[in-house]
Amino acid sequence: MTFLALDVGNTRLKWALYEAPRPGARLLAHGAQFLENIDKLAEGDWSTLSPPDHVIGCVVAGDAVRQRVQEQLEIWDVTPQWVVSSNEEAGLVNGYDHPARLGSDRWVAMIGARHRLLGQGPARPCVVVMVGTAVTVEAIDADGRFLGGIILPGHGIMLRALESGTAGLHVPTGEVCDFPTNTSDALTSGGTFAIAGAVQRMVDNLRQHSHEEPKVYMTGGAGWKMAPSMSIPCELVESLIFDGLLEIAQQRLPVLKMAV
Ligand SMILES: Nc1ncnc2c1ncn2[C@@H]1O[C@H](COP(=O)(O)OP(=O)(O)OP(=O)(O)O)[C@@H](O)[C@H]1O
Ligand SMILES: CC(C)(CO)[C@@H](O)C(=O)NCCC(=O)O
Ligand SMILES: [K+]
Repeated sequence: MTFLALDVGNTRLKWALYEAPRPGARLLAHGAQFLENIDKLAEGDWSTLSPPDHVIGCVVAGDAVRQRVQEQLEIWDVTPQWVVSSNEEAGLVNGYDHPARLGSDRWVAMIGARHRLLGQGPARPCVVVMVGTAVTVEAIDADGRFLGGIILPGHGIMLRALESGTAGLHVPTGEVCDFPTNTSDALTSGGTFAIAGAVQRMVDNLRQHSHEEPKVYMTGGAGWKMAPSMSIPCELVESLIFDGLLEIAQQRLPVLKMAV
């Protein structure tokens, strides 16, 4: 009973094929493709995969992109399920004003994080940071309620905004340092500290709210670049969205759950 998990972001589509639709299942194959190249998945990366029995994904890139992904999935006899953020799923309660308007990638990553947290020890508040095209920082209380979160530009968007809005900021990528003394380092450190500072603030907010030290998880394509610059302990988990999709799959496919 193989399971294909899809994470369709604003820059790239990430996919992972698992042996079964349940947490901890063996990873059989995985990959990523920039959105401009996804129309070649069926004749490329996916052509040699054994056909998945189930497909569940999250898409934040819009209906046109989702349509293009569905066309690629037509090589198999499978109907994909797309996650829509709801009031409650897989043990997480959604505090958003309009739950369905919460980006499904955020929702799924939080489900992954919550289950990881519970697997690591007693329930406690947690902050989930996703560093992709955009950056999101979410707060979840010890009971598993999503209290709220923030959205800010990712590294790439911050840099492009500065480049297009100024005359003199076209420079190569620099290094992150405490006291930058050239334009490249100043821009790279500025973007990194903007994100690190936002995370720190959310951790402060949640600590104050819950009177307990929050656990911090970080994920997303640029998470590995961000993690070393964090001033607070933070666990980098590349697979948080896939982990969430596996939890959702297990809950949505109860027949399979009984068979395990
Ligand atoms: N090596 C790098 N140097 C500078 N910026 C980078 C680098 N790698 C990634 N980025 C930037 O980080 C951001 C996120 O990267 P990436 O596309 O890998 O994340 P993602 O999680 O796949 O995004 P999404 O899910 O939104 O599609 C992008 O804005 C990208 O420009
Ligand atoms: C914020 C992003 C772009 C992060 O990928 C995505 O989750 C999204 O488009 N969200 C919809 C708006 C919201 O979450 O409030
Ligand atoms: K994403």
